[in-house]
Amino acid sequence: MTEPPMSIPLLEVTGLKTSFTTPRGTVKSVDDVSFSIAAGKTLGVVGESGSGKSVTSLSIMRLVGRGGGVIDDGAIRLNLPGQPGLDIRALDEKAMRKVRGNDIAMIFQEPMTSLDPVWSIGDQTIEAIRLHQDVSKNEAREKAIEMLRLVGISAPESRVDDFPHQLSGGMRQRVMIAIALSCRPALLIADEPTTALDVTIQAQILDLIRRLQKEIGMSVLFITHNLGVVAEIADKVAVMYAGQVVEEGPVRTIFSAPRHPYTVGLLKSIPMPGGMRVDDAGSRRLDTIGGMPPNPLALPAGCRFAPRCSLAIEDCHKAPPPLVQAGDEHGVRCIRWQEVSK
Ligand SMILES: Nc1ncnc2c1ncn2[C@@H]1O[C@H](COP(=O)(O)OP(=O)(O)OP(=O)(O)O)[C@@H](O)[C@H]1O
Repeated sequence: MTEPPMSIPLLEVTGLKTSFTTPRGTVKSVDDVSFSIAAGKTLGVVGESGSGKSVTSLSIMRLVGRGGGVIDDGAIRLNLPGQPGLDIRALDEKAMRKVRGNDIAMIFQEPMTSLDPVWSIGDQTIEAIRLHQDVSKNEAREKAIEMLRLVGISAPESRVDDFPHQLSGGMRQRVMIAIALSCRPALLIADEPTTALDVTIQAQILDLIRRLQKEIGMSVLFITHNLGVVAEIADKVAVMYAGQVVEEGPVRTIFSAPRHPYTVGLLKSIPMPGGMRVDDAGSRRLDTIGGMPPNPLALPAGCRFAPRCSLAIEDCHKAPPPLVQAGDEHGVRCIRWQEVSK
């Protein structure tokens, strides 16, 4: 077995299409999405509710089937160091379970889904640690306590023996994060993991993710509504709109020179001083993007953002814009990208 060269990304998603059949028609939740994540790097995926962020991550985990979804097309490759690349779509369920337990961990907003109610939180964390690190039971317990402390559980020495029902929702969420990170996965998929937590704990958890990333070279796919969080944690950004990536690039490029009108709108709605406007009455307000995302059952024939876009011209409504290169590693799905500025 030969180790993949450094240039091969840990995760490569190419032309991914995932749909759901509903009584009202087929919803193309993810429609030709491509991106890659290098080892040890973080890709932030941003976009409004319903843009396909979660379905993208569930597709990578091959968990869309449970919700009635089907991966219709595309390739998902996981290139673990020292191993031949894995074709995620072709794996049997047993092999896929192994990937989910060992190589890709996922943390979501809702914690109750994955904590086992009959085991203490300590035992669940210890189990995860011992599965992936060669340590004694006592050492694992110490590490579990440390991990619980790191995710902001107070008095972890005593809380370690609590059962999930003894904890609040926010606490359970933090335990889930501790367990996911204890597995030392090659890839962490974090789907809005900190949205429901207060800002101090959010910052602590982002810090913990970053630290582990350095320590074990973990790659992260970080899904969020919040571009502020992306600025803090991501190396690259993919902006999703109505099932497609409309802009992608290095985080600095996306923040300093966005080329898609939707990205510009998102940047203006970041709750930071730079994103605030002073209107005529002198009060500070956030800009929001007017209008609504399209109905996924009746997508526009042309650019999906055109109905909300102040730059849209007749051509934008005629045909879907291709993803073009606007610069080094910078892709944009807009025919007027050269006229777009912050
Ligand atoms: N089980 C399902 N059945 C039918 N449609 C679904 C299902 N799950 C997701 N969808 C549809 O797929 C599209 C993308 O949903 P997805 O959850 O990926 O969005 P999202 O960007 O993650 O949103 P949020 O930020 O609210 O989580 C939406 O139109 C959604 O209604």
